[in-house]
Amino acid sequence: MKKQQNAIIELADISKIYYQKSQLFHTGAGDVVALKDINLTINKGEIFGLVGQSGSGKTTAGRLLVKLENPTRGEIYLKGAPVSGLKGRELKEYRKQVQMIFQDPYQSLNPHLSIAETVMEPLIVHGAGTRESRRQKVLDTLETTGLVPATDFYDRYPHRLSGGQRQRVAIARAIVLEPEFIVADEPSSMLDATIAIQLFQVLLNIRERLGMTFLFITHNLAAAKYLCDRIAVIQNGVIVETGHTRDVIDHPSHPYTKTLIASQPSFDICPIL
Ligand SMILES: Nc1ncnc2c1ncn2[C@@H]1O[C@H](COP(=O)(O)OP(=O)(O)OP(=O)(O)O)[C@@H](O)[C@H]1O
Repeated sequence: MKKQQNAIIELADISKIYYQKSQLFHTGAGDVVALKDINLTINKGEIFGLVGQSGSGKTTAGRLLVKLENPTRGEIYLKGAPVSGLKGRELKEYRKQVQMIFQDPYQSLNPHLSIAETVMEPLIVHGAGTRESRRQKVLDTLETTGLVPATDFYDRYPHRLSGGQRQRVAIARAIVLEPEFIVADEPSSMLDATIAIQLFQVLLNIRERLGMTFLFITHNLAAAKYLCDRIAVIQNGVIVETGHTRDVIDHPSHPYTKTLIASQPSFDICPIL
């Protein structure tokens, strides 16, 4: 496969099968093909949307990208380098470069860690900075995510924050190491529309200021329309359509994309619901 110059992440012929392990003799019954022959290239500075209904394989793609799981077939490349065989220090470096923001900010934050501890933890794990510089880095990162004044949030615990504020903390934790690439898995699905738009502004601001690249996973085409430069539409683990967001939404070519658009009745009335 020819590597594209501007590519940060490439998925080449990626398949993921969840095998049904409980059978004595493996018959294939019950196996789930979560992703089938996925090919995607995400370029530097892009916000790329992966859009599909529940169970279509979106989260599986995200989990493969951050190496929470391995593909059954195919290869993932970070800036042209294959990631399947990474171990030890190289794997640690990959984990520094590729971060994930999860759907549920109530579950993704450890309730026993303060906001400062939550955001500082990746810096400590990766041995970045000194004690004093880490404190300043955490404060700066909280500010970048709009948690201002940052000193007001520094020593608080997650239970004293709203859902939107928690998700900002999760974003701060994901960006504090200045990764190349972030997987944002339905980060706004637990938030109401106004808060979701504020969160999208934070992501756009991070892209603008820090040049980071995002995979934005969503079932919501309107959210993708607001945020994404390009999207891929996924159905039952297969990508059925890819293109610039406006082109795909205004001129969908695949019946599934048309169904997705039709199934969101408020699509034209409210840009985000
Ligand atoms: N650990 C697992 N073991 C077996 N099957 C799994 C596992 N994880 C996911 N699946 C299956 O793989 C398919 C894709 O799931 P995935 O979570 O990636 O979809 P999704 O598009 O993210 O859905 P949602 O929007 O509901 O999170 C589904 O059929 C799901 O049941």
